[in-house]
Amino acid sequence: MAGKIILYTYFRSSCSWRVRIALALKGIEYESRPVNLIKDGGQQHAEEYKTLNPQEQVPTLVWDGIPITQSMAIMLFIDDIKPNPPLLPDDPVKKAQALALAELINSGIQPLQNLHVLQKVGEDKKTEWAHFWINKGLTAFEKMLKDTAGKYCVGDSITLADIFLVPQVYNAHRFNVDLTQFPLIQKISATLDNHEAFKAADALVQPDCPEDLRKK
Ligand SMILES: N[C@@H](CCC(=O)N[C@@H](CS)C(=O)NCC(=O)O)C(=O)O
Repeated sequence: MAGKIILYTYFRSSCSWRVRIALALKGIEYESRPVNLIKDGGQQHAEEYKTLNPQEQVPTLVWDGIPITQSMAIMLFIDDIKPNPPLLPDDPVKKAQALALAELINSGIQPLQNLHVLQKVGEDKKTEWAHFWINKGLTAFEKMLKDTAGKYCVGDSITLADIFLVPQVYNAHRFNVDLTQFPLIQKISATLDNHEAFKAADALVQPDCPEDLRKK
């Protein structure tokens, strides 16, 4: 696996967080370049960054000068260039289940509570809005876990489903979603929180995490 890797990331961005987990699980070294989504009206809108990511979002991974956007595409790329440990099961049914759970978050929750969507919804309504969509999405996720879960979301190996889950649980806390309704999500995310790769990728230990939020 040749190639220098640069990751454009923001500590609290769930999509960047996913990629950080995948890189940590694979033991891949990378250079982290913070893009502050709030400061200066949002550094994701800077002209220079837009050439890397026309959607003006993080993450972007640059591999040997080639920019790759979309966290799902980035993680599948990482899985291709360093197949071990795999991010998806070999078994076709389990693989489909892991992707279905990941997509539930990727297309069914996160885009609805993304920063620019909340800005459009407005300051007074944004918490109620985000709470509604996260609660609805995680209710479905919990139901699906009843058929798929073992130690992790799908059986006993870490998959993309787990990688998508942990940052989404952080956002659930931010928007006051009551996680006691979701015992499987709570149990699995507590297990994942103790995993070294997940600890290293945590928002609150990133170099760009402000001091007052930093995990001590
Ligand atoms: N589908 C994209 C979504 C990326 C995305 O929504 N990124 C968020 C942070 S998690 C962002 O950059 N938001 C900036 C904004 O809304 O202005 C992916 O998975 O990479």
